[in-house]
Amino acid sequence: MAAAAATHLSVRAAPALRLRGKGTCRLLSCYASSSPPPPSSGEGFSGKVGFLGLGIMGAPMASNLIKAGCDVTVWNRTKSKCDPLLSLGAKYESSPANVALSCDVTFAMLADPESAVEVACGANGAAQGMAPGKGYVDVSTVDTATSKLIGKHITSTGASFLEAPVSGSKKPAEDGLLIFLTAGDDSLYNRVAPLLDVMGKSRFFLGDVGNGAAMKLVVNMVMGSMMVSFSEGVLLSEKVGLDPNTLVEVISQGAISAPMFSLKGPSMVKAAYPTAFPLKHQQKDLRLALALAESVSQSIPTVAAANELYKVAKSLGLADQDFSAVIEALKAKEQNPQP
Ligand SMILES: NC(=O)C1=CN([C@@H]2O[C@H](COP(=O)(O)OP(=O)(O)OC[C@H]3O[C@@H](n4cnc5c(N)ncnc54)[C@H](OP(=O)(O)O)[C@@H]3O)[C@@H](O)[C@H]2O)C=CC1
Ligand SMILES: O=CC(=O)O
Repeated sequence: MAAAAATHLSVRAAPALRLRGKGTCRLLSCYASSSPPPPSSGEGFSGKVGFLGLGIMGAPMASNLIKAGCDVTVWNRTKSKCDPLLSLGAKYESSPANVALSCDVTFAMLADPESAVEVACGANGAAQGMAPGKGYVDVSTVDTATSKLIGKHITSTGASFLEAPVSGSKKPAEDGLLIFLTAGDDSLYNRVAPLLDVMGKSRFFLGDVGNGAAMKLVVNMVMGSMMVSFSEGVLLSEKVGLDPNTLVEVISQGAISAPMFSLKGPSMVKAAYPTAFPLKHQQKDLRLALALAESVSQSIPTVAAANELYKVAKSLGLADQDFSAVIEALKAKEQNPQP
């Protein structure tokens, strides 16, 4: 039996008080837990912070670091997405390697395993700018093998590596209320803790590289299946003549209440899917969770069935819509039942 991963949890019990400092990030925070020890007043991160990948999640995360007074340098494949961050005071470098070269710690928030590897390990990738004393924190959702591969490239330069995928979507990213699922170098974890606390409400340290990625995939496979089950309920309620808005209200008051249902239910009833978590990323996470389960011969048939629906939704052109658009795959199945 595999040994249980080391777990340290720190929860931000009260909103962090963020102070602007010149060239440094000064943070005063309150914590509910003493493990790891909370930063004391005035203690924080001093150094330059890089941020690679300014999509739905990366942009607000980097923005919160800048607003907290951090000295942030950004890069994104599509350069125009850097502009709002530059307006807030960020610096720009023309490649991931140059960001890593000019910063003490570099964060990466990329779409999938392929892009995470390319940005970290490819030509002009972050690894080329890494050196002893620097740190790389990958907050993208990837599989364990990818995270280990990136970690190997980074640490071969003498730098430190932490995987730190996040739970929480666009709004929690904007509000600095993400949940970090970290693993890897514990001294880098402690070093960047004040930065994680700017962007998130809690952080878990889960031991060796791979455990953070695995935890994130398990959480997201539950989420993806829940969304399919909820979609089926919405459609069935309509079909038997119930008001699906009432269903959303009933669910919100009971034991299966979830912020996700209350947040997305009303727009799903109107067939509107404003993107917070792109459907293509949810399907990627189910695909990676299925591979994780396969690696330990674990059967996850509900997730396998949910994954098929997300694939149908992608084939309907819904990849960039919110993942709640998976309900459209069920509607399409009803219109074109398979023999
Ligand atoms: N949205 C959400 O609710 C959440 C998402 N996540 C995870 O966070 C990660 C990012 O998600 P999100 O911000 O929503 O995704 P987006 O699709 O909005 O952003 C993806 C980012 O990856 C970049 N990128 C994609 N391919 C490449 C490539 N080949 N080379 C370089 N850069 C590339 C994009 O650059 P460009 O702008 O040029 O396209 C963009 O910066 C994903 O792993 C996702 O699963 C985790 C928690 C919540
Ligand atoms: O990965 C998505 C999320 O909402 O968390």
